[in-house]
Amino acid sequence: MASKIFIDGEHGTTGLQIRTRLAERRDIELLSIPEAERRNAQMREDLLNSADIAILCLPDDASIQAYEMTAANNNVRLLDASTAFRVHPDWAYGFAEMDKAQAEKIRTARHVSNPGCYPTGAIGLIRPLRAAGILPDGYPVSVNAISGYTGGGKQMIAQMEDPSHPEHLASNNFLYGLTLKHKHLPEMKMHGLLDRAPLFSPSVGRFPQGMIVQVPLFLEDLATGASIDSIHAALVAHYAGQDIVTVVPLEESRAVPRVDAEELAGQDTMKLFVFGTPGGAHVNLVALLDNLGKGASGAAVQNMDLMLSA
Ligand SMILES: NC(=O)C1=CN([C@@H]2O[C@H](COP(=O)(O)OP(=O)(O)OC[C@H]3O[C@@H](n4cnc5c(N)ncnc54)[C@H](OP(=O)(O)O)[C@@H]3O)[C@@H](O)[C@H]2O)C=CC1
Ligand SMILES: CC(=O)N[C@@H](CCC(=O)OP(=O)(O)O)C(=O)O
Repeated sequence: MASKIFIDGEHGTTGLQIRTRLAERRDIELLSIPEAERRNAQMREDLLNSADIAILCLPDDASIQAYEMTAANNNVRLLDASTAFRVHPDWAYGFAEMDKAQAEKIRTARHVSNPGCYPTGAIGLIRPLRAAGILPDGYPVSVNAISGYTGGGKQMIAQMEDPSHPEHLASNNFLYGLTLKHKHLPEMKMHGLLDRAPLFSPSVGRFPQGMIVQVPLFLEDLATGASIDSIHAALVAHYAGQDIVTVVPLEESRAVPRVDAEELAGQDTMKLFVFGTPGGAHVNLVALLDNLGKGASGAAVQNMDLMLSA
């Protein structure tokens, strides 16, 4: 029998992309709410409680409301794309490749939180080095990133694309999150296994989809003997045996003159690079992904499939 999936927020940016990915699937019955009724609480509650899995593509407050609407119903499982539950101890964090046990946790969980787009890159780079003992306690981690503007949802898409928008954004590339209190910091710290919150500086570029996340490191402040080779080897070992997160070979990275933020637009994979010069003092770890692919909707479909396999 086909599994019933309801995407609450199906008419938004992330929801639409999930719907597109599921459109041809025969193993799934998509429950749907008419666009004009998308904020009708009673209809949402009925649909949420009719689903096997409800995928929440909503702002945090509406996700919390959906959680409350389904709290008494053990038959529905939730997969939430918002920030609301990403560091909640009862929710499985939906980054299957972040450690060997994570896919099984996601598979059997009633509640799964889909990671943030920036944290997917940052945790993907940092966690393996913490687990391998290369990145020591107390290291001051910085994360610098650029996102495609769809990362800001319907509102930012309109601001970037519509010159008549009252809050039109005419800039081609801007920094934001300048208070250094971005909502992704708690999950980066927790799932990156960090003991200090990273210093996170995000930015947006005038392209719809794509993302670069950078974590620059000073080798002399890492564990004794850390080198570009040992860092690369730790990442390769961590991601062995799966094909969603790939670690680019060092010789290939050395031949790369530039990294294009849009390279993986439309794909659900992530590429990791270790840049630097053998014998040099620094390395720059770089994650390349689509903010709406592995950074959101692609990861959501991957997590949904894991949950359906239980
Ligand atoms: N865009 C991205 O790259 C990523 C987004 N996310 C997260 O996914 C979630 C959705 O983001 P995104 O798709 O970008 O946002 P959008 O603004 O594009 O879409 C959100 C949708 O939710 C609807 N909505 C808002 N409030 C309610 C409510 N109270 N009840 C029912 N529906 C409601 C909106 O309707 P209306 O049009 O009426 O406002 C809209 O259709 C957010 O939590 C976001 O942080 C996560 C990773 C990446
Ligand atoms: C460009 C842009 O505005 N991006 C969003 C994050 C998008 C995203 O990943 O949302 P989640 O928090 O649900 O993960 C921001 O910085 O708030």
